[in-house]
Amino acid sequence: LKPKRTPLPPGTKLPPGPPGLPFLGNLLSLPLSHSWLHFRALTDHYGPLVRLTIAGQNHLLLGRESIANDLLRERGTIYSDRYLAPAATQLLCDGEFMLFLPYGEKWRRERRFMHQLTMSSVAAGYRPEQRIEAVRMVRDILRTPGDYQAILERLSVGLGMRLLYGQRLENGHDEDCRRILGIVHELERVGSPGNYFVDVFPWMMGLPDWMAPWKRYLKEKRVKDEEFFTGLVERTRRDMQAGKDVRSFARTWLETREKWGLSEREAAWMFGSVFDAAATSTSSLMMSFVLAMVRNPEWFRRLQEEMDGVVGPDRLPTYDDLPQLPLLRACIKETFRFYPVTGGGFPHKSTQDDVYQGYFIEKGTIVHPVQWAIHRDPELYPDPDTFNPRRWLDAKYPTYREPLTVYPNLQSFSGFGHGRRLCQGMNIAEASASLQVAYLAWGTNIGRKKDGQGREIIPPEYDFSVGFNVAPNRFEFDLHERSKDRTEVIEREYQKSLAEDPLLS
Ligand code: HEM
Repeated sequence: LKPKRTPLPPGTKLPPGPPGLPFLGNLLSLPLSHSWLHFRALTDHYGPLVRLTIAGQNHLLLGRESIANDLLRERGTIYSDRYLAPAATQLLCDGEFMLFLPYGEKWRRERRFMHQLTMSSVAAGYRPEQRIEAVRMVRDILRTPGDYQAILERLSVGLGMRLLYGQRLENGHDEDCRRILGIVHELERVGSPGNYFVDVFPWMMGLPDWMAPWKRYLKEKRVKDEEFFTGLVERTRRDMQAGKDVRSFARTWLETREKWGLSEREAAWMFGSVFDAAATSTSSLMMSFVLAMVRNPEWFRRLQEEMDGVVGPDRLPTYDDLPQLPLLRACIKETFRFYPVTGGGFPHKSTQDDVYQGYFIEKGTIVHPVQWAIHRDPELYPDPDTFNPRRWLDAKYPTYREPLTVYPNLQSFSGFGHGRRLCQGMNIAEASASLQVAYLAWGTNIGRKKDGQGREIIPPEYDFSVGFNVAPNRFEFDLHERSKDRTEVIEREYQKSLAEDPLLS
């Protein structure tokens, strides 16, 4: 427990940070949820590099994008490891969860396999699947707007099922959907700091199971999760054996497995981890988009004007329209900035002593690119607490880039992380979100609900779920069709998509 006292190299100092207690360090000052709000207050106060110690473990908060890129990207050889919190990574996932894999050979093998299926040139090939799921979303949300959370979850999970396993998801309430969402939420709960003492006091891993019921629970849960992940790959295998001609990531692996050096179990966990990473993240972004539009209705109106000018009333927007829709892309990017899905950033761990800007960063430090702070850096984002898509479209802002047929886009945006562990689903997520927002703007009116006295209900700015990937808690809003004709176009496109869906033929 005693903080290690590595002597500082000459001419260096430790990054600044709040004083801590003996042994516990800053542990007691950490909030149990939404720690990034507290972290931003610290980076505002101490500057963009803040050092914390938690029960002897060094942590470094990064509050500026350029610093996150300097360390996590430019010095990626020494800042790409992960912190192995015992409860989540070892007990619940047995060291198999891809996002938690140490920076080493196994991670490289899995990353290489995933790269051939997610790099931008290949990701563009998933548009038919993205279209099928997005048409269904807009059709369903018009019919039952009150069910918007399950519809958006089904959309994210459904796309994951399709791409990863070649399986169709019927609806957001069905068993596969609830099962993967349950796995995601439980991993979030177990992995959140403060929920398991063993994460702070790793010696507790040595306790026998009979003295530690939490160990038994986590191991049993892992066995069930693993059965689910293995069963999904098994379904793909059975479909192949039955002669179904449906592409999927799992099928690619089954057909070329000798090239990748991954065992059956490793592959099942790799797909399960990616499913987990994809299952809620895009739907979180979409829920945040709706929230941002309800709170800032003038931007939704402008977005619809842009859409109507480019697409008109007679057809749904397509991917080919996106270069002509810079405001649409700006609204998505501003939503992602304002409401980062991973507010605290996904931590990396350093594997060597380092010196940066005169500060000593000890080997084994857990480095947090705090997205909430990075996305509210006033130098890069003037007036950072205002939702303002114009910052991506007007040359007077530092984030403006030309040409507007290409920018703004989400390529390597800090919301997807940094360096060698950058999100591999970035291209897929960007394409999904763009089409989904385009369909919503084209086919629906989103606005504020009125209460019994006719007053508009404005949802709170930040009432979000707990965990490391977060989404707005359920909020009130109004969603209805833009016109009967547009709804008919959507219904027609939906029927067409059913006829074209390879999973239904
Ligand atoms: C809006 C949607 C998404 C967001 C906000 C998001 C965010 C992130 C973040 C912050 C990381 C950690 C990066 C780092 O450590 O520096 C990550 C990693 C990852 N994401 Fe995503 N993600 C999204 C969608 C997806 C999708 C759709 C997939 C799969 C198709 C995916 C697959 C992955 C994988 C495989 C990693 C692991 C990288 C590694 O540890 O090497 N993500 N994502």
